[in-house]
Amino acid sequence: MAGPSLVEVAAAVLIRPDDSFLLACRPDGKPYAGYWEFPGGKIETGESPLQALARELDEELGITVRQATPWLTRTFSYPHATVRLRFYRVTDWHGELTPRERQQFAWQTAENITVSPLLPANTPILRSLALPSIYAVTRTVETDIEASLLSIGQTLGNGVKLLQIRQKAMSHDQLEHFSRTALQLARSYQATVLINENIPLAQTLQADGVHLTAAQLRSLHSRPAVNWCGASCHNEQELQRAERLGVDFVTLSPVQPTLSHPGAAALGWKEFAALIRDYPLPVYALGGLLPADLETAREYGAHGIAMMRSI
Ligand SMILES: Nc1nc2c([nH]c(=O)n2[C@@H]2O[C@H](COP(=O)(O)OP(=O)(O)OP(=O)(O)O)[C@@H](O)[C@H]2O)c(=O)[nH]1
Repeated sequence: MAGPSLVEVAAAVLIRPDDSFLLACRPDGKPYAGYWEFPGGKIETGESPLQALARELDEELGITVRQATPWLTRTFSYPHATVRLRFYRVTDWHGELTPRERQQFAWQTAENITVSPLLPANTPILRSLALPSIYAVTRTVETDIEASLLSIGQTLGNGVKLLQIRQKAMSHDQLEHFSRTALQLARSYQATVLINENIPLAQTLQADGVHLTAAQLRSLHSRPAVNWCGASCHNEQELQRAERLGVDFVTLSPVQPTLSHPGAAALGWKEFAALIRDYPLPVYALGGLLPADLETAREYGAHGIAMMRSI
């Protein structure tokens, strides 16, 4: 991909504790003036992406970065150039935001973007920002429907907003009944529900989406027609397939040794980070993790963590 005309860019998603993030309007005199973007700019020769990010945030907004973690890398071709945007989540900074280039800025939420137009490369980025930090996955071996629903209710009650129904041991009828009830429950918490593997069931029940298995990544030729589509990945090849299929996010596992997949070799955090270094989609780290591992996962480039135990 890297060619002579590739422009390397570092961009900051400044995030406040309520999950709102900052967009800035490109000032007059720049290409695409008047378009809204994440603060940032071109990486200069000899700079690391993080150094460029710190310099741009100082130059554009007068702030000093205190905490930034790598997030997504998106390559996009404009008529004038191809840009590779390295996005960072910036969650702590020092100083008052000051529009040093006299640019306008606005705090926005993924559910309600009120400014326009946005730079064309950024549309999928905003969709990714709507994904929560924790992805709960139901326990696969559980066949006791009441016990499973109770556990889902607790998980939703604890604030989890993204749930995958993954019940491998249920019969078709049991799974349909279970999924229908779990969906109703999730609706009352405004949570998003994806059904593992079973695309027709997800469509029949009007679930929010489907979570594809690694085997489906090999066999499917097009993205299922659902609102949200996740996929399970374990290596570089599967990550590439998921990207080509156009899914919205992936899980990458197992990061740590896990009881649910006892034979599988764990990736460890370094390998996890290396696999997703230039990846354009949000990645949930999965395998032997607890909510307390979220910060670590983010330092290694994860969007969030996925968990198969109750939360
Ligand atoms: N900062 C930033 N740039 C983006 C975003 N999305 C996106 O496509 N870009 C593109 O990435 C490139 C960044 O260049 P820039 O013009 O902001 O860089 P800069 O601040 O170093 O500007 P300068 O070289 O004109 O002084 C532009 O082609 C811009 O269109 C985004 O969200 N933030």
